[in-house]
Amino acid sequence: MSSKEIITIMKRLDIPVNNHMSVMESDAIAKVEKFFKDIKENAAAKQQKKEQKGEAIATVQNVTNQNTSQNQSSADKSVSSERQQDRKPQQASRTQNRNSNGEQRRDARTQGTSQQGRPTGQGGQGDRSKEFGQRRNHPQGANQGQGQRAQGQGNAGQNARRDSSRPSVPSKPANAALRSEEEFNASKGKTTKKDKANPKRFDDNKVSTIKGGGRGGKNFKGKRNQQHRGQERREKVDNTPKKVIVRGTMTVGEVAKLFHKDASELIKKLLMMGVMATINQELDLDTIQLISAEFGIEVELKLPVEEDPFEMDEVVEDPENLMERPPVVTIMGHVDHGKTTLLDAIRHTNVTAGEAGGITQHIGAYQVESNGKKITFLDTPGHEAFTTMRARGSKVTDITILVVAADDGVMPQTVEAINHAKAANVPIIVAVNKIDKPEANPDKIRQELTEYALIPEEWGGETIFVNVSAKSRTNLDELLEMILLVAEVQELKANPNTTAKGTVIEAELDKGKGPVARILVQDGTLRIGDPFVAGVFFGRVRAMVNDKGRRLKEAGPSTPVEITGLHEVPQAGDRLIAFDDERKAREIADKRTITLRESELNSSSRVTLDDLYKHIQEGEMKELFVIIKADVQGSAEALKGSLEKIDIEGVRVKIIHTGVGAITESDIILASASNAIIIGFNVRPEPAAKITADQEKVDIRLHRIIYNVIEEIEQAMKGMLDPVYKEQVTGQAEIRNIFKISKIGTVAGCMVISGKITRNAQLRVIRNGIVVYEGELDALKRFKDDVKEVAQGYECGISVKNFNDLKEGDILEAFVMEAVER
Ligand SMILES: Nc1nc2c(ncn2[C@@H]2O[C@H](COP(=O)(O)OP(=O)(O)OP(=O)(O)O)[C@@H](O)[C@H]2O)c(=O)[nH]1
Repeated sequence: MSSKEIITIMKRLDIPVNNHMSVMESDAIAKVEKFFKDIKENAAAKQQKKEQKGEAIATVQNVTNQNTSQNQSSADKSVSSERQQDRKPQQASRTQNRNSNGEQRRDARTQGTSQQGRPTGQGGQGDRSKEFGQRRNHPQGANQGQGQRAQGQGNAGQNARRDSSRPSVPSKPANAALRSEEEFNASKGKTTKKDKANPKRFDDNKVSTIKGGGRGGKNFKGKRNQQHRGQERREKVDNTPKKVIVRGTMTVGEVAKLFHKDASELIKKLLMMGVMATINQELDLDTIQLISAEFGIEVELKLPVEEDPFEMDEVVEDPENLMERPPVVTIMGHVDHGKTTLLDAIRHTNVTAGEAGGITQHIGAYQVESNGKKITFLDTPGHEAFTTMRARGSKVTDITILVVAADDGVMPQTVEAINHAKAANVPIIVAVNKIDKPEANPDKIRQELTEYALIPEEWGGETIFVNVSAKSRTNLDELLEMILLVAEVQELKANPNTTAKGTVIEAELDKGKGPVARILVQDGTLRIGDPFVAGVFFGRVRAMVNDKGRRLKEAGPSTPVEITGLHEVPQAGDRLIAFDDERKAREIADKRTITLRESELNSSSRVTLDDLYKHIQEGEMKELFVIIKADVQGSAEALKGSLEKIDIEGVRVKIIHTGVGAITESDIILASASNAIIIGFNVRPEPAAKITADQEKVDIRLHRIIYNVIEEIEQAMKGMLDPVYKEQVTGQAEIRNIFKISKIGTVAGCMVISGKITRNAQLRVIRNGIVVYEGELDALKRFKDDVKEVAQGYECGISVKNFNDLKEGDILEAFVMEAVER
């Protein structure tokens, strides 16, 4: 029964009750049970009267015998304990499940609930007469239904009275009233035959009683409707489809139709899954898949792939539609050579006409004007943004300015920047900075850069060099002119009269505005209200602000803008595409989410030495890109020379970058963007680089002997790479103190900073990212005791076998060699 009905009864009996959560004391329970009992006795008395009048139908007797035992047990046990109720719904449904005839089950349920509703006395007159009609036909079933309700204490008396005229049955365990059909039939083999003679009626009643036991079940509420619909339901077949095709997001109503279900049924299921939905609410593909699983329906996703602009090759625009667009420029260079100062200087001296006085807004990029033409500068100094974007497959930069300080010279990061630009095929303009300094020597810079194939035009080469001073703002105009010149040569064009395409430069969750994306429109025009997909997320342009803080209604090619209207934060480097049709944008976002998830599941296609041979075999590779980091320039050069000589069946090694020092995050990003592997020669990756390498799945190979590097690469190219053992770093400890102990040697007082150091590990000594020694651990102590291992966060004493040149700040890295399966 519903709690509401119980409450109504309680109120009628003047039992104080507040709501369905109120506790019922035992005397209240007794009162309610008595109430039921009285009603049932009345009903039974009336029925008996009618029976005596000879209204009973002949078949009654057959069924009566069968059900007697069950009734008896209900009578015995239904009064036993309130607590038994807890088990009943479960048992009842189990029993119900065993009924193989679904039609009968539904039918029976209808009857069961109708009978169950009776004691409240709320049923209409028509219902009552119907019930009595049923009872006349199947009196036992009706009683049984009542008996199974725990409150049906009245049954005891009722049934006992009736049973007195029938053969007595031994009492059954407490839940006997809920025994399954099989059990029941087994114990009454004889009656099963009779049952067959009149199977439907018997089943109807029996299951109805079982269902009655499962009161409080889902269908209880609709009992009155079911009562009326009982007859129709008998004919209804289960037409739930086995499989459906889903072509995009749908509303609850649409899904219900597709599933041949009532929307209310779907809403109920969704609620149980924790999704509050109305009939018109749109369900995303994930939810549709989940809910279909609930109904046991298979879903085939058929999303219109052919129209996904993310997947399509760049459309070759009709040249007539193309118009010149501003170049997009990034600035790169070594630390302190003046990148930021140069960006600021350009920004403040060349504000776009008509925008002077605007409030500078950080939107990741800005536009300046020179000779009436616009230039877009990406704000981020250094190459992070540039490479991150490339790693994500977007090309943003048209031209890169390489800043080199005239008082310094070509430095490691200068070289790195050159290699990044070359790998991305972006033209370089060299800005020789700080020429205001007396010690500036711009020619020396030109000279040094010739080694990296950047030969000044004035020396017969192709690279434009401009001497500038960011500080005194000298020659900035000339630099801008040169940018425009290179842009002209590149013929940078776009079609402003199409839906926008762009790239996310930065994105973040703003406390006030929600997700904001700073984007560069690269093609077409983005307008307020445009639906779009950025990365895998759907959005609709709510507001657009430019780098001067001005609100825009539209943004054309090469315009950087900050937009709001996303629901989630995309990633820098994600592509953005606007659509005419919101529904399509949503579909594509959904589809991209699924594809992304799938591609995350299938590991990345990044080249590693382990699968190099496979790539070569599949004809995918003609060159193996390699980045070399070594302890000294000499080794890097030697390695480069040797590796470049390798040529196995037409596949060659191409060194895209060499450098000295630890493997940095920037190396990993370059490797990831260019699908390269990294060789560390006597150097280790920095901790952050290690994490990024794991994320980006960049293969790092660490070696100490040149010959081994060459052999490993050759073997990998031949598909014969067979490293049986792979090194597994177990932990790192930092040396905090050094103790020189006579006879023993140097003992390092260490703190384990990651993992653990074990007694049997091999050790390498790392100083400033460079491996200075590799050998065995000699002793591992905590205070005075030898220990097997020391975990992160603990201090310990370590000595290294045959090596005493330990210094404070050195890192001791413990590793073990583990066999790897290939
Ligand atoms: N004399 C002189 N100093 C300059 C010039 N350009 C930059 N500087 C100075 O050089 C120092 C470094 O300049 P930044 O612009 O911060 O250099 P950066 O390349 O952006 O440095 P990071 O952000 O650390 O990579 C600052 O003290 C600047 O004032 C210049 O043209 N002339």
